[in-house]
Amino acid sequence: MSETSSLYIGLMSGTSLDGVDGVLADFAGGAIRTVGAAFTPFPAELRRELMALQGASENELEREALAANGLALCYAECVRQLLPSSDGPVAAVAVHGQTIRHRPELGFTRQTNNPALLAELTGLDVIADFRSRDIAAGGQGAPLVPAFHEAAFGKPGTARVVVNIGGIGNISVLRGDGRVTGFDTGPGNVLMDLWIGRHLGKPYDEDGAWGASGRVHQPLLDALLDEAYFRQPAPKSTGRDLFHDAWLDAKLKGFEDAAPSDVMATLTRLTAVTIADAIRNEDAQVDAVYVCGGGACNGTLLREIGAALGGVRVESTAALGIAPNRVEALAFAWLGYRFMQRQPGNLPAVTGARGARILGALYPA
Ligand SMILES: Nc1ncnc2c1ncn2[C@@H]1O[C@H](COP(=O)(O)OP(=O)(O)OP(=O)(O)O)[C@@H](O)[C@H]1O
Ligand SMILES: CC(=O)N[C@H]1[C@@H]2OC[C@@H](O2)[C@@H](O)[C@@H]1O[C@H](C)C(=O)O
Repeated sequence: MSETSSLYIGLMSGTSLDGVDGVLADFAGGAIRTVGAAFTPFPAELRRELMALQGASENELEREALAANGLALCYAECVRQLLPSSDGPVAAVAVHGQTIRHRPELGFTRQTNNPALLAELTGLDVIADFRSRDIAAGGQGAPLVPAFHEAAFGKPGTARVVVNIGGIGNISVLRGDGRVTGFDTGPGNVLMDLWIGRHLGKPYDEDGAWGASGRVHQPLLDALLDEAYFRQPAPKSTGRDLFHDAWLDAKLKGFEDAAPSDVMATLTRLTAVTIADAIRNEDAQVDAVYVCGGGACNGTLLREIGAALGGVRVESTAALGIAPNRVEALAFAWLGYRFMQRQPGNLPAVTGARGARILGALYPA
C-alpha cells in the first residue's frame, strides 16, 4: 500500500451484467477528481455463467468459485487499462464484486469475487466485500451510493435527487441540509433488457427508441405495479432475486396478445413511474433530478420521468461534472478511500443499519 497516495481505482460490475466499469480517481484534499476511466466487457461465457448463478442450480459452489476467478481476470484487465493514466502510486483497488444473491431479510448478500487473486494479479492492495458489514449491523447492505452522491453532488440549501438507473433503480434524496434518504425503487433496465433480448436479440433499447414506438398498455401497467415491493416502506433494497424473467412472465399472463413494442413501452413506463412515485413520496422541494447509470442514455425514460414529475428538470449527472457511466465506479473508489481513512461508508438513515460502519475488507498487495 502507498500510505500517502490519494489515487484509488474503483471497479463496479452491476446487475446489468454487461461488464466492468472502472475509474482511477484522485481524492487529494477531499476533492473528487476522475483521472481515467475504462470499461471491460465480460466474455460471453462468463456473462452466461454469472446470469445462471443468479438462481439456484446444479453444483453452484464450484461454478461460483470458477466464475469468481474469471471475474478477477476481467477486473485485472480493467486495472491494466487504467494504470497508464496514473501519475503516481495507486493506494488501493476497491472492487464491488458481482451480486449473485441479495437477501438482507435472511441476513446475507453475496458479491462473488476473488480479491486475493486480484491482489496477486495486480500487485495492489484490494478492498472488497463492501456490503456485508452493513447487513451484519442490521442494514440492507444497499444502496451504498447515497453517501457518495451527497459528497459529490450535494449542494447546501438546494434539494436534489440523484437517480441511478442500472439493472435496478435507486434514488438518493439530498435535502440540502445534510440529511440524505434513499432506497432501491425496483427495476431499472433489467426487465427492458430482458424483453428486447427476447424479441429483437439486442442487449438494450438504444435511447429507448423501441419503447417510444409502442403504446403503453394500461391494464398491463396496472398488473406490473401490483407488486408489494413498490408499496413497502424504506429501508429497502432489491435485485434480480425478485425482478427476473419468471416475475415478468407471471405478470404477462393474460396479456399474451399485447404487441411486443407495446410491452416495451409499458416496461419503460414502469421504470419511469416507480422512480417518479418514489421521488414524489419523499416530500422534498426538489430543484432537479440528476440521472446516472446506463439508463441516463435512454432519452425516452428521462422524458417520461420528467413528465411523471410534472415537469421537474431531469438531466444527466454530466450536468454536475461526472459522466453518468462513471458515477458508480467512482463511488466504490471513494468507499475504498473511506475504508483506508477508517471512515464509515454507510448511511444508517438509508440502509437501516444500527450505526455507521467502516465497510470493506483488505487483501494486501
Ligand atoms: N445507449 C443506451 N440506450 C439505452 N439504454 C442504455 C444505453 N446504454 C446503456 N443502457 C442501459 O444501461 C444498462 C447498463 O447500465 P449500468 O452499467 O449503469 O448498470 P449496472 O451498473 O450493471 O447496474 P446496477 O446499477 O443495477 O448495479 C444496460 O444494460 C442498458 O439497459
Ligand atoms: C445488492 C446490490 O448489488 N445492489 C445494487 C443494485 O444495483 C442498483 C441497486 O441494486 C443498488 O442497491 C446496488 O448498487 C449500488 C451501487 C448501491 O449500492 O448503491
